[in-house]
Amino acid sequence: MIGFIGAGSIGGAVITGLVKNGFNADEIIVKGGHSNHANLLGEQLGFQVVKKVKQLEDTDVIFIAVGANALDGVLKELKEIVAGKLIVAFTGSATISHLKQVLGDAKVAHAIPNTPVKVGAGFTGITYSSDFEDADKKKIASIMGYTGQLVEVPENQLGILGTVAGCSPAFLDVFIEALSDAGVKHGLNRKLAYDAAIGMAIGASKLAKQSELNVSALKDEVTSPGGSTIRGVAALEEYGFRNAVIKAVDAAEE
Ligand SMILES: NC(=O)C1=CN([C@@H]2O[C@H](COP(=O)(O)OP(=O)(O)OC[C@H]3O[C@@H](n4cnc5c(N)ncnc54)[C@H](O)[C@@H]3O)[C@@H](O)[C@H]2O)C=CC1
Ligand SMILES: O=C(O)[C@@H]1CCC=N1
Repeated sequence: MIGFIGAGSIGGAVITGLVKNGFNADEIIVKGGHSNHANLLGEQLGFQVVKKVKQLEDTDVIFIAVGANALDGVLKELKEIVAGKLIVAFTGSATISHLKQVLGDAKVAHAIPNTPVKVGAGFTGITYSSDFEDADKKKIASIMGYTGQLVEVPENQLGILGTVAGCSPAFLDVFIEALSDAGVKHGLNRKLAYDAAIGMAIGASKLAKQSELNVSALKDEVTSPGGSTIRGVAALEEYGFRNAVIKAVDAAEE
């Protein structure tokens, strides 16, 4: 059995990704907060929803998906039932040393998933406490594998990985929205503009993943000499697109 504490944006996305991709909903217990998210999602997906952290006693892995302000309260309650469990916190501000300090001997991990976990196409960075054994890591990997890729990194890289993969779905959504706005400005209807922008983002990402060329060379393949694309690329540079992306990551990191 696995447990979740919190089923908001990221908790809900991971649970959805698990169940939609074949993880048995009967094996999931969720302790929700004051919002009705956990109950609503439980009705849709068929997992059990409980009111107290203590009711997660029979689980062997617990994912914490509450915000920073709720973390310490949750850890305090968790301490009573934590023996022998693996604890994975998604809370951005959690650190291994803080989790260890509060939970004592429990094996703890800090992970930053991204919202594409919801459709099994996530990219999650994870750092484990030093007492995690290979079998423990395998157990976490076998669960998170339903939601996409899981990559172990040292704790000092988790933040930036979490920004590049975890915050950036929002950055890409802004790009897709802006691209579709431009399509509408030039006469496309909104649905077609979104279909084109989203279809392009999926296709270009798939090509970047599968091609032996790096993205710079893939860009070169699109930019015909004297053509329209290179003029667009030049305009992106003129208006600081590359720098805006780097600054967005800087801002998120701060
Ligand atoms: N949204 C995202 O894409 C990602 C978020 N994170 C991190 O995950 C944490 C949560 O973020 P979101 O899911 O976006 O926030 P959210 O506000 O959508 O979800 C938090 C959920 O926790 C519930 N909650 C609060 N106190 C609780 C308690 N005592 N017991 C059980 N549930 C409780 C709330 O009702 C809410 O549904 C943040 O620290 C964030 O930095 C990490 C990776 C990605
Ligand atoms: O905005 C946030 O705090 C979280 C961290 C990664 C994605 N969303």
